[in-house]
Amino acid sequence: MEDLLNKAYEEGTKVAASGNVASYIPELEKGNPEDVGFVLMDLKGNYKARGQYLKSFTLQSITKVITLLLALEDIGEEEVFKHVHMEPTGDPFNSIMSFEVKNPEKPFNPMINAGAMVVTSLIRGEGKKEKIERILKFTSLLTGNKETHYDRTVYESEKATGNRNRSLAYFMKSTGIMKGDPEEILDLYFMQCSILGTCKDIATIGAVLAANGIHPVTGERVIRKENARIVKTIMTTCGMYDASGEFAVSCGVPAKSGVGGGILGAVPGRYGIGTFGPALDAKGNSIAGIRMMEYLSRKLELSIFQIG
Ligand SMILES: NC(=O)CC[C@H](N)C(=O)O
Repeated sequence: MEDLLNKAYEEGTKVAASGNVASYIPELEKGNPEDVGFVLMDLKGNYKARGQYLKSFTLQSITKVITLLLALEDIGEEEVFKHVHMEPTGDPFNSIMSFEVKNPEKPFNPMINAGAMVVTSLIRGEGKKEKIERILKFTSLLTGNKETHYDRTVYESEKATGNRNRSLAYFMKSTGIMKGDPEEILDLYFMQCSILGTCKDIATIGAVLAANGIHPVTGERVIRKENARIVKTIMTTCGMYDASGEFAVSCGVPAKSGVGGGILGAVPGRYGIGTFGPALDAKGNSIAGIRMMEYLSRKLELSIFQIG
């Protein structure tokens, strides 16, 4: 096992240089493209790690998993999916095209920016302050990390430059898809994207999902079993943006990536995985993260499509 993990790490470091850190959020450009790390955690919380696994990074789109879980816990499956579909798009995560061309009555899925903003708007709480506090508290519950907070500089950087998200929110407001105040929802979304975490934190969330809602460290149920199932399914079909189909074939692990360089993986009944590597491919997925997940999946036979 130790050799296999060394090799996975080596594979990640080899490819890291061929990617680029995200630059459309200016603060993210400061990420070190050579950083690589991962955590493989079993369902009792025992873990193996390599590289920069304790370095914090902004979770970005990985928080879409957290807010979808919270919304499902808050208002239930039926109510959540009145406001967002569960269909993959095959389009980039911030695409606006389909909204005008297809004029949908709701965003296509909760893992693209448009769908995630709508999901965030469904979270219970009086105003922004209570909502972000609830999101942070829920993140703490899942990771077991009591220090959970968001990075103000990254938040301000995205808020100042996030015009694509602003366009999406206002477009959805214009067609009636988005209820509520777009500025407030955008602000909350930018805060949520800037939540900091480590490979260990996201591996722990992965382990919670892998164990159908039971926390690997405390042994307590933290989310409903059916919500863990729903979210793992949507991660499989939509979690890696317009590379979700390819990743399902090459790795076969329900996963969610973020442009901060993280990937959260949940191997049902077996492991939570958290990888980090800020150098991204053209679709916004961590190059090292994908390579390491694929390597681990091949060697440890993790694909959910190859059981038995
Ligand atoms: N893919 C991502 O991680 C995108 C998150 C980023 N904050 C955005 O909205 O553009």
